This record gives sequence, structure tokens and C-alpha cells, in this order.
Amino acid sequence: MRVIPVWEAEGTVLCHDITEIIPGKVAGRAFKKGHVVKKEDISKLLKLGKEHLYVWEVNQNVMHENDAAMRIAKAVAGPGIILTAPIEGKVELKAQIPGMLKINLDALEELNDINEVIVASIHSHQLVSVGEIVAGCRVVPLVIEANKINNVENIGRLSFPVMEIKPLKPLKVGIVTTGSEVYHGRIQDQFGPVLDKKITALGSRVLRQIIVDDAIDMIDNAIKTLIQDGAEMIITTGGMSVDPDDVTPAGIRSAGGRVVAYGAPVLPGSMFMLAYIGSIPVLGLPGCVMYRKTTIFDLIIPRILAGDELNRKDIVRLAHGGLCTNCDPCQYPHCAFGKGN
Ligand SMILES: Nc1nc2c(c(=O)[nH]1)N[C@H]1C(S)=C(S)[C@@H](COP(=O)(O)OP(=O)(O)OC[C@H]3O[C@@H](n4cnc5c(N)ncnc54)[C@H](O)[C@@H]3O)O[C@H]1N2
Ligand code: MOO
Repeated sequence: MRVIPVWEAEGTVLCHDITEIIPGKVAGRAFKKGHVVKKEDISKLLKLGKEHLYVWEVNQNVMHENDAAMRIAKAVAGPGIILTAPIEGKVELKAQIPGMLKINLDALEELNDINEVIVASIHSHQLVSVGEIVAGCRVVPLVIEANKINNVENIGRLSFPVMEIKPLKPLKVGIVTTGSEVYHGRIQDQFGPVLDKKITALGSRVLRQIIVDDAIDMIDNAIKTLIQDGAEMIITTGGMSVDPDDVTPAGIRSAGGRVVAYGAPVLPGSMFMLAYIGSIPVLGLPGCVMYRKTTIFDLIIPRILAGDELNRKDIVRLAHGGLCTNCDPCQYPHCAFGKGN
């Protein structure tokens, strides 16, 4: 910051707002902090009594906040994200397509660890619609050293994309519903309709549902049949917990499921299983998914449809934010459930 005569101010950046007061007419900001002084501003500044100004010098070592915010935003934005024009030093990132927001959290932390660089986002793995704001970028002061922005750009390059919107693939889903009570017609299946509604809402479709007894070989056969029929994802329902009749995990293993996790730190949904047969995800859903509005299923399904291949660590990380507090009325997704990573 330095003081210069106003006659030499063209192209310099004001360090603070400049106020104009004309009694009975105007009392407010005539020039905004950060304004780049134009030739025609000089006479107005003189009329406001400003023969000298505090200005920032913008050169190759120092960058104005609007330019800095734009360069940060460009470094962070990946596929499916568009940028807004800078307003008061802030550039926003918006979803260009519907899908799931995916953020590289390590890179986000690294960026924000650069002093005076700000990138604030909504949570990763959220479903977003077109035009939804997913992040905002700015710098703390009016100007920032250019080398800090260069560092941001390096991180952006190395961790590309720091943020992206992944479209949801339309998958053909095969359902295996287990339970002697349903198989023998003692009660009517209520799991199928719940899943059908949720799967359809996300742009996928139920290929076929097979209802089987609590028998490992029947579950195994049903899974294989559905895969032969072209299922790109398998969901099994029920039989996931502790009774002697709860054999679904064994059925998934028997069908060749490579188990990523049996048990997840999410309530409701702790008796969940995730496995893969080749690249086909196999989800074992416990009974709670049928009657609770929001469960582990709602946290996992966007990621599967967005093409994430989940590992054990992804499941373990669900613990933070994994407790549904069963609010009345339910506010999900506008709550802490599933927001830990
Ligand atoms: N001692 C323990 N008990 C329970 C545990 C536990 O860890 N220790 N886990 C609990 C959790 S968590 C859940 S969730 C439930 C349910 O787990 P399951 O997946 O084994 O569910 P089922 O036993 O198969 O069924 C429970 C209930 O839901 C009815 N059901 C199941 N499928 C259907 C269907 N397709 N249509 C209609 N109704 C269905 C079933 O008849 C049972 O009434 O276990 C807790 N218990
Ligand atoms: O975890 Mo059950 O699978 O919570 O209700």
C-alpha cells in the first residue's frame, strides 16, 4: 500500500471505500474498495476532496482479489462445474449438470492451508441439481501475493479434479429378496416397492426381483441368474443380522462376492454388506432400509451410481455423521447424516 497523488492514480487499486455525501441527496459509497481507478474517475475523486489516495500496486508479484478468486476457482473446478463472474472478490462454483458432487478432501484441506486462500464447499458425495452452488472461492485481503495463487494452481493440477460433478449412470438393478415369511407368502413383500421408488428416482431401473427362502443356495442362484440377465448392480434384502435364518451374507459370498465390508458404522443400516462380483456391486440391505426413511442405502447408492468403487475405508469413514437422529420432520439431506466425508 502506498500514497499517491490522485493525478497518477489511473490503473491503481483503491484500498478502501470512498464515501460521497451531498446533504439531502447522497450519502454512500462513491467508489468501492478494490476499484481499479479509471482516467474519468480522477475528476470525481478531486470533487470528493481526494488529492491523494491509498492504493495497492498490482504487479506480477501481487494480484487483485477478483483475479485471484477466478484463478483459484479455475484451479478447483473439474468436469460438470461452471464458474460465476467475480462479485466483491468472490467466485462461485455451480453445478452444470445434475449428479453427485465429488471433492478431493485432502486437496481441499491443502488449498485452504495456504494462508489467505479460501475455498468453502458443501459436503462431498451430495446429489446436486443444475445451478446449485457447490463452492465459493476468495482471498482474505484485497490483494494477494501471486506465488500463493501459483501454489493453488499446482495443487489443482496435481489433484485434478479437486471438485467435479459425476453424472449418475442409469443401471439395471437386480433384487434378491430373502425371507421364508415372504417366500411362502405368509406376508407380502414390502421391500421391493421401497427400493423401486428410490432406484427410479435416481434414474436407474429394477430389472427383476427374485424372492427366495432363507437358503444360501437359493440366494447364490438368484444372484447369478440376475447377473446373467444383465443386472449391473445386485441388491439383496433381509436376513442380514443375527438369527440362524439370517444367511444372506453367506449367500453373497457363495455367489462369488468379494466382501468389502460387512457391518457399517451407520445407524440405521449397521448390518449392511458391500461386496463386488467382478465389477458388479452387491449390496446386502438389512430390514431397517425397508421402514426407515433415510439409511445407509441413501448414503451409498449415489456413490455407486456415480461410478465410485468403494473400499473398506470409504465405509469406515461414514462413522462421522453416521448417526441419524431421527428428527421429526426429517430434514435429510439438509442435516448432518452422512456428511462426515
Ligand atoms: N440381537 C440383535 N438383534 C438385531 C440386530 C443385532 O445386531 N442383534 N440387528 C438389528 C438390525 S440393526 C436390523 S436392521 C434388524 C433387521 O435385520 P435383518 O436384515 O436380518 O432383517 P430380517 O430379520 O430379515 O427381517 C426383519 C423384519 O423385517 C421383515 N421383513 C424382512 N424383509 C421383508 C420384506 N421383503 N417384506 C416385508 N417384511 C420384511 C421381517 O418379516 C421381520 O419382521 O435386525 C435387528 N435385530
Ligand atoms: O443397522 Mo440396522 O441395519 O440399524 O437398523
